[in-house]
Amino acid sequence: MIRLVDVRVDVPVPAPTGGRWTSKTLLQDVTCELPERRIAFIGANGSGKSTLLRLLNGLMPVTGGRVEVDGLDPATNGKAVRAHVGFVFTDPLSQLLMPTPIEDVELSLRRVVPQREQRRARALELLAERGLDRVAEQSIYDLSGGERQLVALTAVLAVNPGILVADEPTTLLDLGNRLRLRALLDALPQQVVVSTHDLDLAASADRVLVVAGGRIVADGSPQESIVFYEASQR
Ligand SMILES: Nc1ncnc2c1ncn2[C@@H]1O[C@H](COP(=O)(O)OP(=O)(O)OP(=O)(O)O)[C@@H](O)[C@H]1O
Repeated sequence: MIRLVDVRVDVPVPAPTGGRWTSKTLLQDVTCELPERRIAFIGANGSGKSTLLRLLNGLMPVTGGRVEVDGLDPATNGKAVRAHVGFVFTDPLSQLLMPTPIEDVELSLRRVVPQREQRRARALELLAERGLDRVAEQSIYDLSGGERQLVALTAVLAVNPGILVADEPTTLLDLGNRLRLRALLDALPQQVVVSTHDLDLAASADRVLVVAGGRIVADGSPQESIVFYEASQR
């Protein structure tokens, strides 16, 4: 289970007057236990959603409080946490390291499929499951944003992580792919945590938390939290 206890995150930023550094609080008083299978964080731009997700695989250290992910502490056991938590970034280019989709999925599979030809066949199979086999050997840079987002997701899911964390996974997707992604996430056996501006995606979660100004300001069923969030934005 994911557990956050009294989490605070401060980062150093240049002082507005210049010369000295000061600190900016990105998250504060964040306490929650997340046993549900489908969790969504929603909130305005800059509210702290991505920062919160980045805590879950140790990409963002806490300044105060504690994070626990299925019994692992990202602060002291970052490597094990990153092996357990598959993380999909908002910008797929920040995580697609190889020139083509097939090579990227193969890279991801290196840990679990040692034999090269089997790895290539498995990578192609996984891409085909997402309708991406026709672009498997195309340059990553010649893919559409949505195709890249799906390739990144395929590479992360290839190793069957214990938890999937996805930061705005539908931003670049068209309606058809958004619907397919929702169905895909829904069918996954593992826990899925997303941050999203896509309220339809949030509505399909078991629990939705609203983030504002670095705090959790609402936490409940999708309907309750979305109504709260919409009212707060008027
Ligand atoms: N390393 C950092 N140094 C300084 N400020 C940061 C850093 N990381 C994030 N921030 C700031 O923290 C705030 C929260 O950022 P975060 O990316 O978590 O927001 P978000 O809710 O995911 O926003 P969006 O919906 O726009 O993606 C923003 O004001 C951002 O500029």
